[in-house]
Amino acid sequence: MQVKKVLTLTWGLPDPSPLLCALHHLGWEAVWVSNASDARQALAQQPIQAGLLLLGPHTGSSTGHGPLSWTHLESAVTSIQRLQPLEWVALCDASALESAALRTLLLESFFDYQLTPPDWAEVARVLDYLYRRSELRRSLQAPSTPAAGEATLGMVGHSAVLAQLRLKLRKVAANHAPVLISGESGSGKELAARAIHDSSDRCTAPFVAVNCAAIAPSLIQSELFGYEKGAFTGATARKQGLIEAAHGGTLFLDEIGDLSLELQANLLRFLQERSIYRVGGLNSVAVDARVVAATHVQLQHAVSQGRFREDLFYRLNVLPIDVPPLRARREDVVVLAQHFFALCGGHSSTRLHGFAQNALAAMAAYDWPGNVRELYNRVQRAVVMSDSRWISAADLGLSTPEPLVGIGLENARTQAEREIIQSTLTKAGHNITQAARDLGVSRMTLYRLMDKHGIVI
Ligand SMILES: Nc1ncnc2c1ncn2[C@@H]1O[C@H](COP(=O)(O)OP(=O)(O)OP(=O)(O)O)[C@@H](O)[C@H]1O
Repeated sequence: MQVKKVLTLTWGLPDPSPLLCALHHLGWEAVWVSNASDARQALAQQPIQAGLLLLGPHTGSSTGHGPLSWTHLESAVTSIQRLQPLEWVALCDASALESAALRTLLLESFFDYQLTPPDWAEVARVLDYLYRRSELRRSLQAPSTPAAGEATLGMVGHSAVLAQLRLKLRKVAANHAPVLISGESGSGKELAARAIHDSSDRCTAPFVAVNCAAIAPSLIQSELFGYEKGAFTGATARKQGLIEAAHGGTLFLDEIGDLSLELQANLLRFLQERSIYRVGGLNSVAVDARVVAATHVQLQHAVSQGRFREDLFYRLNVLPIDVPPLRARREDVVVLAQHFFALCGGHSSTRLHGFAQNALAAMAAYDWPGNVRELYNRVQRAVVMSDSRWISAADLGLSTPEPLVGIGLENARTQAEREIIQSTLTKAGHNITQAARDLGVSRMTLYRLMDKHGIVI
């Protein structure tokens, strides 16, 4: 029988050995790690079926690690979960639950939590349940090994263009210089930035993403740099900014071209001096954060128009990365669509079987101006809205490419038949009698045809 292994992440727990021993008695081998890079190694070396977070006493109390520690913990858990889709349970004391940040993390990223001192019979029951689910997942899915997860950097696709991109990201991750990622909206710039962070030696520290275009101009200075108590009306206490929150980790500045010239000067100062001044502050604060910036516009153009500082551009553009648009890697479209189909619950749905031939043809022919995000949104909507077992081009909101060549006459006939039945049913408000009349067939024939094409209403 396979040894049951649980990845055991400890946080603020000086001596986990009694708990690891107890797990051993329950029949679980605890693979103990204390950060994401250890977890990465552990997952690469052996099959592991569940995740367990052991939180030390006082982690959430005022004597504990404080809000920054929760950001680090969240970042570590997210990094590990991106390596392998394990299901997790946490063990913590009741006081830790006073933290809203921890409650949110448990709700979003954990299957369950247990309070300490633990009821070991209950812990065993939950872990065994996670084990069974892990085995089910293993039997259903194409093996997704941590090594494979690392190999793809979380970026789905088989194209040579994407392989080149992964290669560049890995090289860049090994360095500490600023990175400038360019690419169209929705092409995967933030994903690339996360891949750099997750593959770097900063992976256990926070990855802080800031969309410079989404924060009101009046707030962005204090959001980025923080402020001192009394800096302005309403500043009742010192507040740490997002740059400081990324200390030790990576600061991702999306839509960098939208920063005002004044903020560009402040950012340049930070890049040169590795320290910041909080708003209203007189003392500089040293911050070690790697800056990865992204833009969907040609920054050089903005430089030539005087909208972006040339010196800042060169500071950021030390390691340039270009994320290609989806239409430049069409081989990835169907693989990505299948990935999003699974992500949106398509496989666990008893109703849906996959994509119809016309959907595959339409996706291959479409130009994807909104790139991967558009593909994700279209698949997500189709999984919810499709009336039949096979997602059609119409379900994706795409038109079927004309003419239908290369699929054979028989397939073309079948496809046309399925489409006309689907659209007639939709037009008739799924009234079988009305649809049969519109199609000029009996109700029995319509039922038979619906069965043949797997159309359910
Ligand atoms: N290769 C990929 N594999 C899996 N998912 C991807 C891939 N590329 C992009 N995505 C997904 O597509 C969506 C858009 O990607 P992302 O946010 O990284 O794009 P972006 O270029 O930063 O967009 P914007 O310019 O609008 O900020 C995200 O949900 C992301 O996870």
